[in-house]
Amino acid sequence: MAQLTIDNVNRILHDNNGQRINVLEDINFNVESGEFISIIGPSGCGKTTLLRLISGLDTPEQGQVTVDDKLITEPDVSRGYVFQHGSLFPWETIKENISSGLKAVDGHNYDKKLVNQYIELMGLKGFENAYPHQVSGGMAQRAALARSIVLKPELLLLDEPMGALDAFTRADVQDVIQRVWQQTKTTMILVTHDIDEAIYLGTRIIVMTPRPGRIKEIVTNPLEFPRNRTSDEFLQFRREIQDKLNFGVTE
Ligand SMILES: Nc1ncnc2c1ncn2[C@@H]1O[C@H](COP(=O)(O)OP(=O)(O)OP(=O)(O)O)[C@@H](O)[C@H]1O
Repeated sequence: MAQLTIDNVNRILHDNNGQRINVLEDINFNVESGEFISIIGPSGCGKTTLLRLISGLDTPEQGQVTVDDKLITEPDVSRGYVFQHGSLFPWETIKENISSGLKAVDGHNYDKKLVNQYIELMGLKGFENAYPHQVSGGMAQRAALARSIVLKPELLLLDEPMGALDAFTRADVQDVIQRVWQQTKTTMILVTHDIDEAIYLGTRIIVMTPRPGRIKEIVTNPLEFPRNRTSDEFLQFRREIQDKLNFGVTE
């Protein structure tokens, strides 16, 4: 992928009473190949809707979403999607889950070496034959990530994949995602509520505001890799992002 372009996008939905909701208004940004974009904003500001538009699961009323000038109209294997609850198939083992997409695309001659490579990289060795209910939440999310990444997507969309994890497991999965991003150079877009997570992973951070869902600001992350969550620079940048989100300010 050379460039993803979100051009003047508006998305209107209706609530149960038929009231119109401007879920997204005037959304404009570009993503270059190899970037890691974090999208952060309060609940209901349209983050998931935006990710769905980029994946092709949804289409905007106005504006367009393109990859290398090609209009996105439906989901495509070149754009992976990892959900908050990884949605592994409960009836398949971890290895079968990771292989499932590859098998669907390449049949029985799928790249088994690649699957083993990711089992190793994701720290799932020894758990290949376990079923999702037999592994921890963090392992299940690492498996869900592996299932998407073995398909070598050009763009990986991460919809709060660490949202349901405890703080320790969350930090562990963040490190795994960062490692995979650095090794594969896959472009990634992460939706999160967690300011530290957005900063730890993102090369740019899109700050959104709700009702209507708009981009308030796109901030380039000044922190070098490897990043230290407790460094003065990190904490200072976090304060900057918190201010943009009016975090801690009650209306
Ligand atoms: N299918 C739908 N029909 C009607 N309204 C919807 C639909 N999907 C989302 N919405 C509304 O659109 C708004 C944005 O939803 P969205 O899930 O994109 O926000 P979000 O920022 O991802 O929220 P959260 O952080 O809580 O997951 C919300 O007000 C939601 O109620």
